[in-house]
Amino acid sequence: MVQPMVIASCDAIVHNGLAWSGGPSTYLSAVALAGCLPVQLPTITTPIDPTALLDAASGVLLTGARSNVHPSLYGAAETEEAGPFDPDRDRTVLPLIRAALDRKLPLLCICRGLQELNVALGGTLHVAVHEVPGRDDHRGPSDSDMDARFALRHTVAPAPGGRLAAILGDAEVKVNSVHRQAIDRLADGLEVEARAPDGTIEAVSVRGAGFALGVQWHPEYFVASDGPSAAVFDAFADAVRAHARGARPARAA
Ligand SMILES: N[C@@H](CCC(=O)NCCCC(=O)O)C(=O)O
Repeated sequence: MVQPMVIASCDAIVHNGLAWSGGPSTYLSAVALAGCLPVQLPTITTPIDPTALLDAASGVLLTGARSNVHPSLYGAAETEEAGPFDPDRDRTVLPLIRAALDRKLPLLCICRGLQELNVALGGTLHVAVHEVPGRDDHRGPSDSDMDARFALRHTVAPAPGGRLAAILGDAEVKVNSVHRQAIDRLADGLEVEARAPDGTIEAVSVRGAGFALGVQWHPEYFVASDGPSAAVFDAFADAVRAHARGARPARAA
């Protein structure tokens, strides 16, 4: 079978004084390792219509990023603390999420991606989850050693009988943690699939959809060496292959 295509989101990046579109290749490699063809949808200022790519693709991956979803998109005021922002990515990705769900394309949303999914469906975010009483610090060490930054640091507990538990089992798994924001009000239409020990929402799925999963951690980083990380990408790739074969799940109301 020809490798099915997975659309991956991009960040707007400034490099050598020029505007670039791109993202870490760890996400692309994880898609490739799972047997699919990653293709990036650029984040640029000029409006683009992704329909041709959506028609050809069998899945969508929303990558993580250091930037944050702009607070105006979930009804909050812009503050310096809420940044940095990537308005071109917001403008590209939020409609992409809705289009992917309308088309029943398998959707995997990682870190910023999970936050984008929540905002796209009407939810809100904590700007700094470590400042919320009772919550832990979910930021990774500001280390130039990326293995240290992305080290597995805390557990998450899959919701019993849920869609993530169907992939990982009911037992707690250890995950990495490289975020300062988190879901505050869960969007209607999302189900909580896992929480951290401090109650922070760590995984969600779209109610009634086929494969539409968001995780607040980074399974792409240790996909070659960590069983639960590989299991998330394998489950996504299985859904992508099923979509490519024409086995489309019906979306319940
Ligand atoms: N910026 C948001 C989203 C978190 C996220 O996607 N982190 C990936 C960053 C990778 C890195 O820092 O190297 C937040 O902080 O909540």
